[in-house]
Amino acid sequence: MQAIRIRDGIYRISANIGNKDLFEGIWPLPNGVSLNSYLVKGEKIALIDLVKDWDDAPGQIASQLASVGVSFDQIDYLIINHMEPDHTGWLRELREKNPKLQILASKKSIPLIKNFYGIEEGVKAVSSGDSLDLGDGKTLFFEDTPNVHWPETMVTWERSSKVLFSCDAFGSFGAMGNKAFHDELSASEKDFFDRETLRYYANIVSTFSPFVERAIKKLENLEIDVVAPSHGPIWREEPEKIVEQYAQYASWMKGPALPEITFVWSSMYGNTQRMVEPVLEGIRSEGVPVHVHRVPQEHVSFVLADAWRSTGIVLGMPTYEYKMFPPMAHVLDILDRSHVQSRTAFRFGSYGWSGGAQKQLEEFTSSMKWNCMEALEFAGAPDADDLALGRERGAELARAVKKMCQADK
Ligand SMILES: Cc1cc2nc3c(=O)[nH]c(=O)nc-3n(C[C@H](O)[C@H](O)[C@H](O)COP(=O)(O)O)c2cc1C
Repeated sequence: MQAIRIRDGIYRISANIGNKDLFEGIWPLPNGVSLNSYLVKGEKIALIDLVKDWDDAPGQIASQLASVGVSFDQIDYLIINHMEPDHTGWLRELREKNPKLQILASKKSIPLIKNFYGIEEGVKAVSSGDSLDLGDGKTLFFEDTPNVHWPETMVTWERSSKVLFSCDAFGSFGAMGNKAFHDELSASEKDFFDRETLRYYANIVSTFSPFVERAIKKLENLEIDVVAPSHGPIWREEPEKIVEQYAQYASWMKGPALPEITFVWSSMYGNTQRMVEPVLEGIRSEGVPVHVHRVPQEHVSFVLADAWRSTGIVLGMPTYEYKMFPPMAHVLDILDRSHVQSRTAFRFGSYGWSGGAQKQLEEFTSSMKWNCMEALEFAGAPDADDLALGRERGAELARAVKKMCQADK
């Protein structure tokens, strides 16, 4: 693959990563992911963000650098926007190939560079407002954007081209293949990246939503013609779209989100399962879109993405060893860690003799500030009255969700 020109002297250098590994060791990548680095050529040469040794990413970027006549030992500066190893894992090897390489990173990155890679020499801390003149009209400016996604995160902006190198902010899952720009994607590819951008946000960034809002506020002072993130498409037409999209995602942390419901359920022997259809019927009778996931058959990554966008949550869960059924407990733990707050929720589920899931669930839902309807629990199999009540509760939840979203307009 060739380096792709963004503006004169500015290129995307990107590695396509396949689908066999989990991102951060947790999140599935059914359609891969891209690791985007950027080359800025003035009289001096800067590389912004690196890769780790993953699916031959170093080889992929070496050949793209070669396509614009640059080898690793010709790079003067490496700008590290973010220390996470997907962007820095190959740092020691790059330094060995290019001992004179100067590394620029935020102040908080400096101890991390030492701790992760044992590198102390040739490292310079930069902070908001600092700049680096590369000559030939190219100047890089740095802006700290703490906690988007780690505390040391910053973004880099090139003044002449107004390109923002935003690292994890405004990124997406999904490998880009030979394409670089959002405006090059077909309608179906745009839909796909819409979904993958939300899943990436929910899985990776959601916990830090208040910091995303702060960073977006800070970036209002910059003129931005192109948003160039470290994963996924580059936005050169209507770059404000992806910023608005991220602002909307961040606003969903405390709800209400969209007038939709995420319905997640689990069952060992089919008793809880018998309540799934009636509750779904009730929801659908009110015309509210519903995203259904059965766990552990489906990965929590997809549940979290849908829960992030949904104002309503349904939990179908039996009692297991006096507590919540473990696959559902895992879902709730992930929703809690990601701060999926202030949702309107309804739980149903079966128990054998004493129950216990509900008590434990209430500890979660109160810490997550969820507004919960009365739970529908039944011993063993649900009877006809239970099933009718389930349908009613589904419709009631759907009405509550519509009302909340209406009130929020
Ligand atoms: C390993 C195991 C542990 C269970 N622990 C409890 C329990 O602590 N309290 C309870 O009331 N029922 C308990 N049950 C009974 C289930 O909650 C009950 O069978 C229920 O109907 C299962 O729902 P399901 O068919 O949707 O899986 C347990 C069942 C199993 C298999």
